Amino acid sequence: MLFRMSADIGIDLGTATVLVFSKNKGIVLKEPSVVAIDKSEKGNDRVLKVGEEARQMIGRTPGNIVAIRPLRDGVISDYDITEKMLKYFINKACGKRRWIAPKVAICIPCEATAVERKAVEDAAKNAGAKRVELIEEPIAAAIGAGLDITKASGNMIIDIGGGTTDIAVISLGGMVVRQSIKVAGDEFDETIIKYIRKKHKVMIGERTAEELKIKIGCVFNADPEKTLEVRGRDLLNGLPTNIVVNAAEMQEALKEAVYTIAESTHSVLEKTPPELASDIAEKGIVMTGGGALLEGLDKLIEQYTNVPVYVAEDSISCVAYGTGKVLDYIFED
Ligand SMILES: Nc1ncnc2c1ncn2[C@@H]1O[C@H](COP(=O)(O)OP(=O)(O)OP(=O)(O)O)[C@@H](O)[C@H]1O
Repeated sequence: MLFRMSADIGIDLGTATVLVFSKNKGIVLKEPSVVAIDKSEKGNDRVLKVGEEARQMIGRTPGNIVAIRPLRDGVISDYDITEKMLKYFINKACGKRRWIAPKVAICIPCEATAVERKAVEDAAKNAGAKRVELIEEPIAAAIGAGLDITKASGNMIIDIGGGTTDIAVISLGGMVVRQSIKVAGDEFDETIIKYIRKKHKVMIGERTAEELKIKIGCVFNADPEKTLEVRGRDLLNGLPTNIVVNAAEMQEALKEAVYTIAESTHSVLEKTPPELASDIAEKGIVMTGGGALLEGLDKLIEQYTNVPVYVAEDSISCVAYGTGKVLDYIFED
């Protein structure tokens, strides 16, 4: 007897990370959204590495090789490379079951345009998906965080990824108020680079900025005793140099970006109908995504909005879990 194994998968196609959820197995893949391309043959770009191995190459490639992040601000910026990356991840996630074309549920930012949605759908189909369904990130994040969004009751989600922060109030399975802003993890890294260049006259790379953010980044009551030594290029003499950066400097560097998120949250709350706002005041706001792990961000938003804020468990994986949880529902034949 031949058993037809389900090959349905949910994909969190993120600016920073791609996660794949496979039915019955859970999360089977989690890799950076990076592709290394060999450009030595004109008109015939060759994919060298995808995911973690490609990420290791960022800022370290010779002239003919480029490490590309094909998504920017939560949407596709390089269509061909995104398609190749998706094909690689789908094959890797489906493994030996690859002979069955998978049905794929894939996430998009809540304010993605029709063109941006179509690009994601086409890329997934060309990468080998039999059917593609798009799910808005805040909905998937809320489901993945374990919120019951089916009832007539307000739930508020702030999903802070690499490229976008999606803020939404959800009730009866739909978004009542929403806002997507292009201020998230990548922007935090860029502001850290700018701050270090101005304050220390040292140029640091993207990966070093991310390391500072993750290890000592703090945006509320930062401890100046918490420090990290990093390496960069001295802008005055052009030579490599080491500098010691403290958490209070991180708070200063990140101030503007995090206040933009707090302000947007405030404005979504202002637009929320009073009954739902009162549910949210009682239940609190839930933060998901990798950016939600920035130390003190929950406290800062709590102080700004006067509503309790909680960081979801395994916040980076919430969108992928949510996508996985709705697979049965959206692909019911
Ligand atoms: N402990 C941490 N503290 C602060 N930031 C973190 C931490 N861990 C991860 N991040 C940041 O989270 C971001 C990635 O989050 P996530 O994987 O949720 O984004 P994404 O889904 O790829 O992006 P998007 O949803 O915008 O397309 C990166 O900017 C990363 O630096």
